[in-house]
Amino acid sequence: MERTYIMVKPDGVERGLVGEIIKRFEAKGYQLTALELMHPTKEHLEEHYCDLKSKSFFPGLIQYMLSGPVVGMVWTGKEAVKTGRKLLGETNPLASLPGSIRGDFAIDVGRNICHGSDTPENAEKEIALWFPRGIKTAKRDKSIDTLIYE
Ligand SMILES: Nc1ncnc2c1ncn2[C@@H]1O[C@H](COP(=O)(O)OP(=O)(O)OP(=O)(O)O)[C@@H](O)[C@H]1O
Repeated sequence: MERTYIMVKPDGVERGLVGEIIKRFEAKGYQLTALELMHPTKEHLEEHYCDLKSKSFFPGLIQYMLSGPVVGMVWTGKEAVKTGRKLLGETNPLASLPGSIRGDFAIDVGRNICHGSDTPENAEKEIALWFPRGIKTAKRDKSIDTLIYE
């Protein structure tokens, strides 16, 4: 099954939206595979956002991401990457439809409360970056899968 890396950014954590974001992924049917409250370093964030190094907003992005703890999560399920981004909404919250997380809870692109991997390949890279010790896959009751998947 596909995995995606979803992160609640410092504004989302500070605003008490962690539970709301978890609730939406759980209600959709995705499985929570890892979760941790973290205080990433500047270097770690620069690695996560290395593709954006040349952007004018990069220093501000790093500063914002350093302003408080983040909650990193791995969610697993069919098309978790693409559908995860739909649950989050557009990068610019004002372009996000109500019903999406950013559409319901955010306004500015620089305070968009959450991150989601954009491809399955990048998801695996991000999971390795944020959970470098790996993820324990405990045995779980699979019977619920028959209620979510055909
Ligand atoms: N024009 C901008 N001004 C300020 N911050 C921006 C701007 N564009 C993007 N960002 C910030 O950089 C993050 C990464 O931008 P990117 O273009 O990779 O979008 P994304 O993949 O939708 O976002 P994310 O990786 O956070 O899920 C955005 O989520 C946002 O916080």
